[in-house]
Amino acid sequence: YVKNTKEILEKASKERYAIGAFNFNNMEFLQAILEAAEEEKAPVIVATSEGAIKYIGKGDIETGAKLAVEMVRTYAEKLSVPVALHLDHGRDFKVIMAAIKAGYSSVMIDASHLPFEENLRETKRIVEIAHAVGISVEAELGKLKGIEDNVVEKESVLVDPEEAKVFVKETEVDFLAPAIGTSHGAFKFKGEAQLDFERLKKVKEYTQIPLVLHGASMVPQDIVKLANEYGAELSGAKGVPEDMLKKAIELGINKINTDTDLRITFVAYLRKVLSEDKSQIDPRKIFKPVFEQVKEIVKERIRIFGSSGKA
Ligand SMILES: O=C(COP(=O)(O)O)N(O)CCCOP(=O)(O)O
Ligand SMILES: [Zn+2]
Repeated sequence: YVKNTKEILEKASKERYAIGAFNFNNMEFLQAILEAAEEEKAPVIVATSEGAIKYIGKGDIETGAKLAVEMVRTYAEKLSVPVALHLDHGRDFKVIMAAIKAGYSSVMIDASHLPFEENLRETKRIVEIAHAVGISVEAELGKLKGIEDNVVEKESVLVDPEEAKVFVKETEVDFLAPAIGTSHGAFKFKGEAQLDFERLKKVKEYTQIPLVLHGASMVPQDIVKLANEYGAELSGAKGVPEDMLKKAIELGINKINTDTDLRITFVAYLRKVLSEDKSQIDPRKIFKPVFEQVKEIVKERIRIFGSSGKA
C-alpha cells in the first residue's frame, strides 16, 4: 500500500509512462482493478470521488473513507504491485479531511471552478495540511467541459501554462491536472476529438511535475454497440482515441483517470448476462463474468498507458 502517491508518479514522470487511476464505488470494481494491476505487474491508483465515499458510507463520510481504506489496504497487502488510494475531485473540506484522517495516499483539491487566486489559496491550504502528514496533493487548473459533480461546466476553459507555472511554485502541489480539452463521461468533444498538446507541452516544461489527465476514457465502440444491442441507449458515445492518449503520455501525462470505460463495460456485460441466463439469481454467478470483462478492460488500459511490468 503506497503511503504517498507522489512516490509512484515521480518514477512514471521520469520514465515517461502513465499510471491508471481507476474509480471504484464498490467491492467488485475494486477487485477487478486490483486483479488487473497484479496480472499486468503494474503500479495502480484506485480512486473514490466524493460521491463514491458517500455511496460506500451510506451517506456517512467518515465511514465511507474508513471502509475504502480498509478494503484497499486489506487487498493490497496480498498483492506484489504498489497500490495507492486517491480522493478524486475533493471539493468539500470535510471530505478531504476525512480522507486524510482515514489514511488515503493522496487527495485532489478541485477548486478549478473558482477564480485563479482563490483556487491557489484553497490548494495551498490543503497542501500545507496534507504535507504535514506526509500525503500527496493533486489540483486542477482550467475547467473540463460537461458535468463535473454538481457543476455543469458549459464551456471548457483550457489551462494557461503561465498560470500553471505560478500555481505550482506557490502551492507546492505534487501533481496537476491541466484542462486540455477532455470532459467527463461517455459523450466527449463537440465535434472531432482534439486535445491541446501545445499547452500540455508548455505546462510540463514550466512545472516539471507529474501531470494528470481527467476525462480520459476511450469509450470503446464495440462495447457501446454490445450495450445498445442489449437495450442500452448510448448512441453518440465518444471517447479519447488511443493515439491521442499515447501522445499525451509522451508529452508528460503520468496519471490517467478512467471511470466511464469501466462503467460501460459493466453495463454492457451485465445486460448480456441477465438476458442470456434468465433463471440466474445468484449475484456471484451474475457478477463473475461481468467483472471478468471489467478486469480485461483495465488490463488493456494499463498496457496502453505503458505501466505494465513497471511494478
Ligand atoms: O476523470 C474522471 C473520469 O473520466 P471518464 O469519465 O473519462 O472516465 N474522473 O475524475 C472520475 C470522476 C467520477 O466522479 P463521480 O463518481 O462523481 O461520477
Ligand atoms: Zn475527473
